Amino acid sequence: MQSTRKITEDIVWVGSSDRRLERFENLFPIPRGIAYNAYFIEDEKTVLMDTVDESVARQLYENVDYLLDGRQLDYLVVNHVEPDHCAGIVEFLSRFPDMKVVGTAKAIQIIGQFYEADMTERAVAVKEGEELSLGKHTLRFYMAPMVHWPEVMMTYDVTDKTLFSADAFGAFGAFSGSIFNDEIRFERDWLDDARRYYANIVGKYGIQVQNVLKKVALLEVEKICPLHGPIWRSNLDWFIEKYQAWSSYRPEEKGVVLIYGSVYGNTERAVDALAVRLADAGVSNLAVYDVSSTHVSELISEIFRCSHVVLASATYNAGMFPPMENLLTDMKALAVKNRKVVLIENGSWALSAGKGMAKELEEMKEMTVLGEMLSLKSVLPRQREEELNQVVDQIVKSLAE
Ligand SMILES: Cc1cc2nc3c(=O)[nH]c(=O)nc-3n(C[C@H](O)[C@H](O)[C@H](O)COP(=O)(O)O)c2cc1C
Repeated sequence: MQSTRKITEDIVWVGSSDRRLERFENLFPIPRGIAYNAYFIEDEKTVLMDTVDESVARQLYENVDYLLDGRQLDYLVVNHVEPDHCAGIVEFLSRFPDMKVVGTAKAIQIIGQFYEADMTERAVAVKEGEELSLGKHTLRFYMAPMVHWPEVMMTYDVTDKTLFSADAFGAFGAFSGSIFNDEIRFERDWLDDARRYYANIVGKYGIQVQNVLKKVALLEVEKICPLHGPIWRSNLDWFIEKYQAWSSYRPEEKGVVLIYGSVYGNTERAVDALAVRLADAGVSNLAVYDVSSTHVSELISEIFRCSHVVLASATYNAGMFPPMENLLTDMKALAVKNRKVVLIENGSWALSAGKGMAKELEEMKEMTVLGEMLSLKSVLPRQREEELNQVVDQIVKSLAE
């Protein structure tokens, strides 16, 4: 059975959702599932924009069969060669012997690495600004290297002013029939997963995303069709502004995320005590997380959101608490920068968690540690509670800047 939705007169969504997969890339928990988007363009020439993951490929084949209605598929445009978008390449090559595969030269090379498919005579390598006429529609290609992978490009349908944006502007989350941003409550239900997707999947490549945003700014874009998550057909500027913030590592909001690593609960209690004092001082955008029970992708996402970060760690075997070390390693790998940080360490005999956290932060760019590190010897005793108020003052002052 077909399961498609029209985007414009000639562009049809032919993707599908997977609600069984536990971890995207075998790494990121996706309790809300994931949508794999692919798009069909009906014209004098027929085109499929990308394919989908193996898990939902059957639905794609039925959708494309339905829309072709006996016609041949002329082009498969591959904007991104990651396997979750490429399960159908070999199948379509064998179904349609005259079909051409359009992508960057790098994409064609990587397809050859993943799949045993004879692409001689069938691969069309395109470069920046090149166009492909389908009849009524003209597709124009824009290179987007490292907007996740090196071979990535975006395709702009000049006729329908639609941008096929590959992994950019994507989000975790399966669809419930509604595929357009104006059919869902994006800010309430999807934004957190869009940020988590961006920060963890593309976050490292802020400069490359900025380069692409500059190109997009010159185009008249009415619709954005990403490879995952909702299709944008209204309020585009709002979402593009989110991408501007995330890709320039500008905090999306003034707020404090407090993350602790604690064995026996004393570091945790110090962080809770700090959080209530911040609330008392009028700071309303607060989020407290246990580094052990929160997936690191959520923490990274929250750090992309907030201007201020409190990191509190018990000392563990002369180092940081292991999940805290993992978080800092991830922050470094994803090129997190431009945040104000408060450090709290704890230990019962030789404290070294703070030194470890500070060293990791030094290796990141534009990270400002506020004030002196708070060093706790097992607990924060009542006579030292005043020190929490000093931390509060520092954060409040810094938030006001
Ligand atoms: C496996 C293990 C290793 C530890 N290693 C150190 C250490 O190297 N130096 C230290 O001062 N404390 C060490 N500690 C003690 C804790 O850091 C200390 O008790 C701390 O106050 C615990 O804070 P919490 O109540 O938030 O868990 C270790 C504790 C455990 C369980």
